[in-house]
Amino acid sequence: MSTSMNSDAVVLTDVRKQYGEVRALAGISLVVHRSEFFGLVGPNGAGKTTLIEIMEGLREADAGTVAVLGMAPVPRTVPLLRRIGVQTQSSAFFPRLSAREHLETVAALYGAPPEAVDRTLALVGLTGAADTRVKAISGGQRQRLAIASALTHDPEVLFLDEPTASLDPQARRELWTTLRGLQAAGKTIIYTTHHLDEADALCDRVAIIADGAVVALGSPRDLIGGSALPSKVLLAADRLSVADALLLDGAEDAVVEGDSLVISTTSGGRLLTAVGGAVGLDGVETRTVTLEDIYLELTS
Ligand SMILES: Nc1ncnc2c1ncn2[C@@H]1O[C@H](COP(=O)(O)OP(=O)(O)OP(=O)(O)O)[C@@H](O)[C@H]1O
Repeated sequence: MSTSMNSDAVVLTDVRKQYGEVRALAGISLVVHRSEFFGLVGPNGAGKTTLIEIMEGLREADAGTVAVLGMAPVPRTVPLLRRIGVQTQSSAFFPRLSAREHLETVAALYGAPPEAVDRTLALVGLTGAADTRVKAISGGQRQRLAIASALTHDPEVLFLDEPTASLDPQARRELWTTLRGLQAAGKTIIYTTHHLDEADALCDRVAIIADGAVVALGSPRDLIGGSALPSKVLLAADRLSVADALLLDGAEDAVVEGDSLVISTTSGGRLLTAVGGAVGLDGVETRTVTLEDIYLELTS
């Protein structure tokens, strides 16, 4: 057992979990490095929450080994609990208290010093709402308070299960800034999301989970770069017929979607040259492969 500063944040080896007949995790092995922003993505029921709860020590794996900061999360021990932060659900709030009073209570439960409260409010961008009652704060502020509740004891590893679920786009982007700030402060962040654009924007590495197994693992850039999926060239449908598009050098498929002709290719340069030669490039758009395309290919 090691608690050295250099140990990885999380090491999972062949982790399995079964709920009765349901096989939730079919043997997951992965390593999360220190200070890494690590995303778990996958369809509903893929096993993400089960996996994160096993790392948190809330559930026990049936088989395999789990090490968080070099320690086993089960049985739960104070030395490890002091070093990890687990996002609470907003139902765990004290609604009649102000955001600051709520955090003061949480900090006291953790034995964190009083000055941790203002530091944490600032870290998650809640200083301005500190005196607002919990029941009156916005959805975005509520999520930030949930994250703040996991942070008063200044943990090294932070577990967040869908922290941006049910937020509007503006609040979601604001929370991204908060999460980036936490990573800049040196935290290791392990989180789940259904937003692939978000995983792409925030994560150093992403594990795509399907049916309880890791089906892809890497940085968004590497996953996208290593994909053989086609990119797309779009132009107004009245400028070129599907039949003529299919004759272009590099064209692999062509369909009309709405008022656009969408041509698929794995040779974007050749196709663009051919489109330019046929109808000119004015108004032509390109859509490169996204993490969401890869996700859908692997999980559908
Ligand atoms: N306590 C439980 N008892 C029985 N089955 C469970 C339990 N928790 C989860 N499951 C089942 O285990 C599988 C994995 O569920 P889990 O919640 O880990 O997936 P998930 O990827 O987090 O899904 P979602 O994206 O919907 O949150 C599912 O089939 C789910 O129904």
